[in-house]
Amino acid sequence: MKPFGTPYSDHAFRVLLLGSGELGKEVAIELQRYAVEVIAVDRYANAPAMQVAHRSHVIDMLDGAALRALIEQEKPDLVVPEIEAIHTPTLIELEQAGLHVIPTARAAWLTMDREGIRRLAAEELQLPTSRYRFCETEAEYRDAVAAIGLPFVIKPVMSSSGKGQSVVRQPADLQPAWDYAQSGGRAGKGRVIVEGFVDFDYEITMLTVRHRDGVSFCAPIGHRQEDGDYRESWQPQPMSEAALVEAQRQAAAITAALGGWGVFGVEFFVKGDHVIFSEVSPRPHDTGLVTLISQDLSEFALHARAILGLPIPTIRQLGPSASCAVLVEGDGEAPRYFNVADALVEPDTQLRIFGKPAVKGRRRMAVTLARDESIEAAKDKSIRAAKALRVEL
Ligand SMILES: Nc1ncnc2c1ncn2[C@@H]1O[C@H](COP(=O)(O)OP(=O)(O)OP(=O)(O)O)[C@@H](O)[C@H]1O
Ligand SMILES: NCC(=O)N[C@@H]1O[C@H](COP(=O)([O-])[O-])[C@@H](O)[C@H]1O
Ligand SMILES: [Mg+2]
Repeated sequence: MKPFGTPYSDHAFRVLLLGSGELGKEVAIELQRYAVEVIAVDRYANAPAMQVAHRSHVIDMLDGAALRALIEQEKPDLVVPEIEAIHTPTLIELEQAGLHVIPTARAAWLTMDREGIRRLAAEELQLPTSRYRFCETEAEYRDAVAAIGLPFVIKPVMSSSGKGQSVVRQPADLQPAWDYAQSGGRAGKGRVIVEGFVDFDYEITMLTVRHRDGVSFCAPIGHRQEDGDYRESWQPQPMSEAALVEAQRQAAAITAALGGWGVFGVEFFVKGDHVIFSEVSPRPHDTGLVTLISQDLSEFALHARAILGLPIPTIRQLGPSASCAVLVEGDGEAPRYFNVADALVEPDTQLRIFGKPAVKGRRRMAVTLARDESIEAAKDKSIRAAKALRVEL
């Protein structure tokens, strides 16, 4: 690895962040601590990570030519994808010419599309998953529904945070779910996955770090999702020893198949001792925001260390902790945040306001964090903090 340098100089160590949301903002801050020059990129101006980066660019990251031109102009030492919706075939071509993509260009390519990662997990690695079918047309969708049965979940192959996703429980929901999947994805109309609905006791994210000295796991993170988007997460999620060992086995297998260094968020459904693989992000995970208060090294600090080739001798969990997403609904720009003091009156409470410039529909704008004697107490405290906050559009 080349030595660290000085930002804005010829020998700066340069990282290009593809995606500049709340997760990228925390990664950028961690990289800044090593004087890494951070170049933040997204589809809109003033995105959260851009506000803490050395410079930024607004491009359509799904446009291969625009992406290539930017990478050739900036000549980064590392390219760090922060979202799925990137023209990953361009990253694969550039990687062959010597570009270093985190964790690898192939991992970014396989996980940008639910089909790539699902086929790798279920068909190559034989990990247990929900039943699934991919379809392109409405006729194929009807066939898939007949094969999978009710209830099922439909998702655009390229989407995240539940965008375009529906749970279908009755025949009347079939058509609206298809229409929403066609309009709600991050890359427009097209292919969807139909997944059998998994009946689970709880679901977790297993943060898995691949770094120069091996593989480390964080304590399991439990979470509650609504409309496919996370509302609260907590750590550690109590699990049976058998389920924990099995989740770690599957997380090690899928992340080894993807390769490279960095944090991965491996999502599982758990029923009894039974562990079912759901999906994986080859980067920090939204439910892992809780690690900003629950660990000595957050998932963002861990990502920075791993991708820079630095050691991770230990990860300390600091006790029962929780995070609560602050969602804002409406239509407007430059929101204002009231009652921040009220959100922070209780001990062991923290807040991150992301600084997103606008809301159209529903958007995650902040997160509250809390630590307490028990998971329940931490959860309640983070929810109280989120409720205290008032956001005006
Ligand atoms: N097959 C399924 N059975 C039951 N619940 C499901 C299924 N698929 C998804 N869900 C629920 O919806 C949530 C979001 O699904 P998923 O993680 O696939 O969406 P996503 O858009 O990729 O979300 P993110 O990007 O936030 O991880 C899951 O965490 C789970 O609560
Ligand atoms: N589940 C994935 C996830 O949470 N991704 C995070 O949300 C941002 C997009 O937010 P936006 O839709 O508000 O622009 C992404 O940039 C990333 O930080
Ligand atoms: Mg998910």
